[in-house]
Amino acid sequence: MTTLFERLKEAAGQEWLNYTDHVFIQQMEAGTLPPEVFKEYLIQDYRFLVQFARAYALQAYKSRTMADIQIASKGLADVIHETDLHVKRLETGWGVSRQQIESTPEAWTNVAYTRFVLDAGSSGDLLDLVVAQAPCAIGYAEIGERLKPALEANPEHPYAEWIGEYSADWYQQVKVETISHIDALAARTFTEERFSELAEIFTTATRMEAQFWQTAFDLAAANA
Ligand SMILES: Cc1ncc(CO)c(N)n1
Repeated sequence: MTTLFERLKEAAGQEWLNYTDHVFIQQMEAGTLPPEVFKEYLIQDYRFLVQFARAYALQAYKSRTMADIQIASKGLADVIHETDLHVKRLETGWGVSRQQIESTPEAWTNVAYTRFVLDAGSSGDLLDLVVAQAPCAIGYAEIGERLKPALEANPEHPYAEWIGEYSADWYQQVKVETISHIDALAARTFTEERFSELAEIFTTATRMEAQFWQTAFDLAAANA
């Protein structure tokens, strides 16, 4: 059976590729991504994950069952784990402290993306919110899977840690869980009339994921 996620991804069309096959990903795969670009990405991503943790907290608030609260709670815990890895990497790689990360201005594209997700959840129901968050978790798992062969071919790959994180079993599991969560919620509240609205939420979040990579290049160029 086609999952609702597959339908949403198909509706996003080229935008999904613009995100998962962005030049940032191509350069990361080739190991040619400039370290300054990666650094700007990590700093913004930490700021992103703060808001994304709030989105999982909002999932819990929008839940009516303990099972849904448990899923939200696990998502929240996974995000905290991810931010710890970012902080460690920024500290050891560039001597950037958590305090410095937190005092770096949030890129406006980052503001747009995260507040869009939170608004989709505030104005909508749990399905709207999980769909708004789906490009994030599922897209990174797809990217991790795609870059895994580059890591296997070269264990000394400059982005080995990042690729290892998102290609790891635990992260691939996040993808599987998110897809089935969407379907479980859809079984309760999805009607065909809702599809175009959900597709718009999904595609908008996907567009902003692509822009997130671009922002890292823009910030590195501005700082050069
Ligand atoms: C921008 C962005 N999207 C998705 C993920 C995956 O959690 C992340 N860390 N950052």
